Amino acid sequence: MTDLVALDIGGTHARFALASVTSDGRIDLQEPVTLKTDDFASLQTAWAEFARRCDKPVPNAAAIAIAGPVTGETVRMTNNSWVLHTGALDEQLRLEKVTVINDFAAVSHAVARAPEDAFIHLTGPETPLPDRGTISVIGPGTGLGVAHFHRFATGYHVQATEGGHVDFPPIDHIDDLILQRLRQQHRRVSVERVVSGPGIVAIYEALAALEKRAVPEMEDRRIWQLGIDREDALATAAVDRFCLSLGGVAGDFALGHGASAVVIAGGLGYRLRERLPRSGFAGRFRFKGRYEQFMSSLPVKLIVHPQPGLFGAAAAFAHEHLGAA
Ligand SMILES: Nc1ncnc2c1ncn2[C@@H]1O[C@H](COP(=O)(O)OP(=O)(O)OP(=O)(O)O)[C@@H](O)[C@H]1O
Repeated sequence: MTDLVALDIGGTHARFALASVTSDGRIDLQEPVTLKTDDFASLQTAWAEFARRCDKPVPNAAAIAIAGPVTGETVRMTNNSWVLHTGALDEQLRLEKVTVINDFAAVSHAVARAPEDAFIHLTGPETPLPDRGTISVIGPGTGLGVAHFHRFATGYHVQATEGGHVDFPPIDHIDDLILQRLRQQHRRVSVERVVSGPGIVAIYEALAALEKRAVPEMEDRRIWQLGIDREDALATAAVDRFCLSLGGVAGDFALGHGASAVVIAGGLGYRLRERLPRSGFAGRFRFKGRYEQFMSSLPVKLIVHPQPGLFGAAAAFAHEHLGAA
């Protein structure tokens, strides 16, 4: 067994948790400590604060998930002043062993390792995730995370992607309107301009324009809250439309990845856990012309693990350092 610190560094928060992993892939994760990245000048000072809050010395091993490309180069976090040199985190934090991984690749490790009761069923056959073949993992949050992993007889392999940056694919006249409006701001409209937390603003404003309604400017979080709680008809319609687009995009990635199952993750996947099964998500997921029947054969699930980033980072550490399959 190895003790380590699991760490998930997002745009707004850094989450730390003590964890232990074994070579047969068992992961024990303790209650996380969440710090606002803005409150700390650097990762080192946030790490020192976490160490101060622990009631025992922190382990000298870490699994670090980062919302950004992990290339061994310097990453400047977009929403705070942290500068991470992903190839030198062991030196910066005085660690003997470290795994550094893209945060959405970590989520894919979590999907690969999570027990069956960490998933709820969304559409397709109500079977467990297949033990062979490719599984697509799609997670809307601040952006749109896309990855996939391939299961084979002796283990699995995770592949991170930049799928959030593929072109937005309009299907109907409302999508056309959303695209047309976004084109006035961006030369090229990527899918995460629509299928992500901030994307709800573009959807909401396009629906208002369709109805020729003047609406006050609203922040994404407010629209989400009004729409999820069904407190405002237009915000509710925007959330329903988001579910539809998420279904279409998840289906596209499943086709593109050659997947035999799909898992929805991300902060918004979790917030929409009750809404997605009762939305147009499944219809749009299947709506792929001659592949409609094929799409109906794919199980689609939502991961409801409370800390997939931390759990997945620890799993990636076990994979890299302990040879866990
Ligand atoms: N109650 C809420 N609080 C925060 N964000 C919300 C809420 N409801 C909806 N959202 C949307 O979810 C997005 C954040 O997604 P998520 O919670 O997955 O964050 P993240 O990408 O993991 O980043 P971080 O962990 O750094 O906060 C926001 O951009 C916002 O549009």
